[in-house]
Amino acid sequence: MKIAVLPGDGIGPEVTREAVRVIEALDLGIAMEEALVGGCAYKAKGHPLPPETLDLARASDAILFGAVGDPDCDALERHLRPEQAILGLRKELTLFANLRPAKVFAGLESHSALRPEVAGAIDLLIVRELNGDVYFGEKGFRQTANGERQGYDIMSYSESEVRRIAHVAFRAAMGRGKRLCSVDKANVLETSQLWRDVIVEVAKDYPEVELEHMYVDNAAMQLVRAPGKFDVVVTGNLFGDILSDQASMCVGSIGLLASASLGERQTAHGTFGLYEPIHGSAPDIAGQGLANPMATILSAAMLLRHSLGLAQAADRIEAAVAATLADGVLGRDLGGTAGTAEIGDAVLAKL
Ligand SMILES: NC(=O)C1=CN([C@@H]2O[C@H](COP(=O)(O)OP(=O)(O)OC[C@H]3O[C@@H](n4cnc5c(N)ncnc54)[C@H](O)[C@@H]3O)[C@@H](O)[C@H]2O)C=CC1
Ligand SMILES: CC(C)CC(=O)C(=O)O
Ligand SMILES: [Mg+2]
Repeated sequence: MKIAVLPGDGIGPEVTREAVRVIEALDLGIAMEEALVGGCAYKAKGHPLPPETLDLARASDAILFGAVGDPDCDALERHLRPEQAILGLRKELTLFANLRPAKVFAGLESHSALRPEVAGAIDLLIVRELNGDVYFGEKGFRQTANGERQGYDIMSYSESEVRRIAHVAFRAAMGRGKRLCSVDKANVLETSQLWRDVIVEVAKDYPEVELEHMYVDNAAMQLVRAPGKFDVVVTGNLFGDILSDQASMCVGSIGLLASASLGERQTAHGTFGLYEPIHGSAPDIAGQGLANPMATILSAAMLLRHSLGLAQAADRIEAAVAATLADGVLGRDLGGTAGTAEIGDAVLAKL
């Protein structure tokens, strides 16, 4: 069993280090190999996703990813920017299904941005499509007839792209509360109308799942008003990106939300995938030991469960995280004082 470890930029290496320590402590006989990705890869090798990094990812059973993004690189041409590395990995490896679970940890109800009784009910899963939408459409700058500069990004989904993510979401709903909310903007966008039509077609294969459609603006509101009403949410790349950051603050902090990005490729141990916190490289706190590593540690647990078939080890990590939080070991993002390594130490002690 082999994991490609891609720490990336900013707080990426800080949070990834703690997740690697947790995996090592479990002594599972997993080989781990590191490679450069993002801004640091651009600076060292001239490209945010060097071929050797992609080769390592392909040759591994799973990828543990930190974060990419570096303000020094924001003026580079689009294809050389650090963010292209994570977009490239998702696309090149056909990792189209992004699972972002959001659940309030016992004892953290009062740390949510919402009232404790509202937050306490949150237990939802966002299934975000990851290979299509406006992120991957034709884009560029052009001049209008009157000489103005215009930027454009084409939003589109093909029916096969919607169908495959719909099946992932319906299957996830079957394994949970059998309720699925599909989020779109079909009142305005043709891309969303097709999305909705295909979701309705796929629903026929899952008669036990209660399907609801919701416009994304309403969904953003309902996520704050009554987040406990959601079970599984399925949505496109852009809406899922935004709603999952919002969900993180309903739970308490963006430093708590993990994710798995999966495709169809099976290895000898499970489903090949990439695992990362939902947050970015947080340049505002990078290098200060302030980042909360829980999202990355929980991503490592998802990796063990989905890609390596090590469900018991995953359960151990998740229980250790829950116990650490219940003990009140909290980073600054949750109103506490614990630093990145201190949080990692506390999780190790609870394993
Ligand atoms: N998958 C990825 O690699 C992603 C990369 N990015 C990139 O990251 C860079 C920064 O983007 P932002 O919009 O600032 O989003 P961000 O998620 O990096 O940070 C947003 C805010 O949350 C805080 N934060 C994030 N993670 C935290 C953690 N683990 N513990 C405590 N506080 C945390 C940050 O300090 C900041 O105030 C950009 O270059 C962006 O493109 C953004 C999102 C995802
Ligand atoms: C940096 C972006 C490419 C992606 C993002 O914000 C995310 O996947 O959450
Ligand atoms: Mg995001």
